[in-house]
Amino acid sequence: MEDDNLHKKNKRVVVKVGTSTLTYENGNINLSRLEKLTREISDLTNRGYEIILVSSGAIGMGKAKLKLTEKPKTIMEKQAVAAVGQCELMALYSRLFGEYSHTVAQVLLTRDVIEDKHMRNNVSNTFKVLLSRGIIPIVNENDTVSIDEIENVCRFGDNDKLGAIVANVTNSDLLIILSDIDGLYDCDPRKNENAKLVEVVEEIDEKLEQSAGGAGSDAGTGGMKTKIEAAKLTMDSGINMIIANGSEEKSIDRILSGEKIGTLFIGRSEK
Ligand SMILES: Nc1ncnc2c1ncn2[C@@H]1O[C@H](COP(=O)(O)OP(=O)(O)O)[C@@H](O)[C@H]1O
Ligand SMILES: N[C@@H](CCC(=O)OP(=O)(O)O)C(=O)O
Repeated sequence: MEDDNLHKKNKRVVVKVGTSTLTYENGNINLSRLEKLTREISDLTNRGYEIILVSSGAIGMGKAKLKLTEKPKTIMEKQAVAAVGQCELMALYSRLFGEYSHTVAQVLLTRDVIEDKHMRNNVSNTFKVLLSRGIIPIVNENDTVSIDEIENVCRFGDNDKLGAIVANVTNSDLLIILSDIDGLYDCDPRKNENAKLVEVVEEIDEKLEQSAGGAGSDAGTGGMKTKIEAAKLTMDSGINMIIANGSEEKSIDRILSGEKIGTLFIGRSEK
């Protein structure tokens, strides 16, 4: 059952923010949302929370920088555009967090970090030092080197699962996925106007998996499907996960204050 005191245990929190939250529908960067997000995370850090930001947006930023009218289609093009956009993304984060006197660090990961003991250890140590120094780690997938993943089973770009992996490696208490929608619905609300918000998920069954569709916009990658994959990982690791709307005011703050918004996936108790 949902625990009313759940929020009180949350100290180390991973926040994943998707491209659809960081950009306008026309592909341009949503500066006011980025400003609000960085201010909110800065303030939570000042209050003693340890926040790790998993941010998508490299391709989106690269697309804007290179003035492309369409999202790149081939893997090679996506990688090159992401390489351009990642610099832009970090420059912007560094400037915005800098306004509140916070230092950021860029952490680029591939998903195999949890499979190799040494890599996992290195990653975990880096996060430990960054967090102990009050630095805000900003994580994205290393889109240039993750070719194996692209060619094998994993699709290119799925930061939802990466968010869950980061939560696992850093032994975080909570993963918050900010999206362009209020949470998980019992069917895709873009296709069915009677769709109902699911408030709490304790078990992921076949019916729930089938209700999760793909991305809702050109900007997004993966849609609810990859968020459910992420939830499976966090639940198995005993970590709670919440999907909430990134366009709502102060979503993270409200969640950490105990307000019930979005969809909560409860981590199994045997951590
Ligand atoms: N069952 C569902 N509940 C909610 N959203 C769904 C569902 N199935 C598919 N979606 C789609 O998933 C989208 C969010 O994922 P995505 O487009 O990848 O955004 P992000 O960039 O935030 O990861 C929603 O806009 C919605 O259209
Ligand atoms: N590494 C890619 C991530 C792509 C991705 O997962 O996008 P999203 O569905 O917006 O979280 C990028 O930064 O563009």
